[in-house]
Amino acid sequence: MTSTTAHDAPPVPPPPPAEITYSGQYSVNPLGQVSFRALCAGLPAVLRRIAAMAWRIDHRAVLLLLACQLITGVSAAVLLAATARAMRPVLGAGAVSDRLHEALPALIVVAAASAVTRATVAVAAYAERRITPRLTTATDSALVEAVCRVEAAAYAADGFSDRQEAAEMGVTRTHVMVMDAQRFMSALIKLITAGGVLSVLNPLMLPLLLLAVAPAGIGAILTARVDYEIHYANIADRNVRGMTRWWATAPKYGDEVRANGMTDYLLHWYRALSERVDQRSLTAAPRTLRIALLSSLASGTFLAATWGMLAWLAVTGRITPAIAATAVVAVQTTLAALSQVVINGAAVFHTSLYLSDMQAFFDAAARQAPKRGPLTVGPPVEEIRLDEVTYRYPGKDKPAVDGVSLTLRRGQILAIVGLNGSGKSTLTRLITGIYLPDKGRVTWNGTDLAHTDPATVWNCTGLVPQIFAQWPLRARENVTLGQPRSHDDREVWDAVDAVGMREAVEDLPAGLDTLLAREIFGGAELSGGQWQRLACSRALYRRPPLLILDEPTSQMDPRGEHGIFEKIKAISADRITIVVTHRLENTKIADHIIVMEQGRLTEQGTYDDLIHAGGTFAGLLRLSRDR
Ligand SMILES: Nc1ncnc2c1ncn2[C@@H]1O[C@H](COP(=O)(O)OP(=O)(O)OP(=O)(O)O)[C@@H](O)[C@H]1O
Repeated sequence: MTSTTAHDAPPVPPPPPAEITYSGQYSVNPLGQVSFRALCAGLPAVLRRIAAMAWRIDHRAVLLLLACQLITGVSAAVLLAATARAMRPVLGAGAVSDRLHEALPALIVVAAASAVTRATVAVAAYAERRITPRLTTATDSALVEAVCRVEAAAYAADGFSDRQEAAEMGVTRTHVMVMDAQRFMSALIKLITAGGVLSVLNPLMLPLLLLAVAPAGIGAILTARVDYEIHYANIADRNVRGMTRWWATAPKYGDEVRANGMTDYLLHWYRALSERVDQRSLTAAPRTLRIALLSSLASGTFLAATWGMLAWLAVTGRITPAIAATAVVAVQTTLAALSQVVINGAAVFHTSLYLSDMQAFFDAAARQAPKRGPLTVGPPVEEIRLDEVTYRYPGKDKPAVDGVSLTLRRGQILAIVGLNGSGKSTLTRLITGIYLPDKGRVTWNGTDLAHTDPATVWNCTGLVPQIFAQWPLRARENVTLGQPRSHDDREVWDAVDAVGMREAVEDLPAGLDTLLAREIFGGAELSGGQWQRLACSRALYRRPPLLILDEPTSQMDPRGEHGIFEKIKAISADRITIVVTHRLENTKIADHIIVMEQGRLTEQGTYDDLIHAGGTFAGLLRLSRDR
């Protein structure tokens, strides 16, 4: 056999990934409009916010941290005062033993103050460790909850997942936030005490020292600004890269990726996105180098002036050698404290940028949380009515559902049919109150869903969506998730039997206890149709007053499909049932069929009515038989 020339041709290189920018109303970098002074002035507010967050987690640990700050300040002052007292005899005249004897009490105080400082640092670290893990967990859980609780319509809004990605960075910063804030505060207190002592020794010294450290502070904050700018520009690419990584590596999509030759393309895309992210960081490197060099130059110049002045004061006899020696210690202490203030102040500032994104996301999520009103609905659901219901997705020109009116009664089976994109799934989301209509109203037993607590609505629904989740849980939880009822497995087996899965579940290594996640050690995997049966059993197990099945049998063998529809019919008397399907033969079980076209309800009636009406339904049925 000879190979064809097509196989010898060099492979076509994959196209470059699309340039995606963080867009929409949130595309404005919040730093763009804020002045440097305003940013520094915002530091106390950030510290207050961090303190308030920590306070909610652990009062005692926060009080302990505050006590440590206070002790740090006092011991720094005591240390310097005792050093000054010890220097006088040490550097004075007389016998060495006499001088040492005279200096001893002050030296003991110096040693004690140093020991207290060390112990305080250890205790402060302990207090910080009591707060940080719980603070991170609390913030992380709050973020997950905020995303879970928003109105489903918010997901379709511009930039939602990008803003979520930005907020994740705020959660990540909570790992270091308390430590940075605590170090900043204790350095500040040390600075004030050491600076105070230095000013007493010579009033000119402190301003000079401040000038020596200020450029480093400005440099650190400018660098943090550049870092944030790069982070901001990279948000969308990082988001897409994360998704690409998941799609490329998830075993579930492995067959599709391999057999369709997607591996090279996905790897190329992943690498290209990473390189784009790196490129942005690289272009910032010269800017950060310039900032670092200029700030070091300025700092060095002022520092040289400080030491020069100290030497001049000592040499010209304007200060005694003892004072000069104390001044050296004070300068060193002040300098170290100032550097810490600058480094940790910049870190707190840096954190504040990400915290603002996180807070903005929380605020937006709170605004988008359901506030529908106090009304409730409950079983039995006798009637669901839709009056001129219209819904348009954000950013779309045309409504997905357009002026639909419909009445459903208990005991009825409704089938919804129509071409792809005609609005069938959107209609089911409106009926279940997942979305609220832009116009018109949906009522359950006469109660408008726009004013009803959605949890009470969803207690009455069971939904098998077109794309259902394959939960990496045990078989039992895959049936009972959302409705833990009893510890008795009888009802679970009833639901499993209803979809013809008993044999398959019994064949699993641990029956209902089998973990259905191939990726996890000890897990088993089901076939596509078996997963779909399990999704149906999950909805049936809920015994819901409203049962919605969106293409419930698309992956099932004919026996499975037949069994499910028999079951749906057998249990229909007690509930309202809605079936969305493209297999028109299946609509025979329905009492009423509606046909959707471009969001509108264009035909309705029984199966017999519609096949004789000569409309869209009859046309589609003819096509499905014409093979
Ligand atoms: N989350 C969404 N965000 C934006 N537009 C959406 C969203 N979901 C659906 N749409 C749009 O709404 C229209 C109706 O979609 P819908 O999923 O309701 O159709 P369908 O009749 O269920 O289609 P299919 O038969 O393919 O399942 C389509 O134009 C689709 O592009």
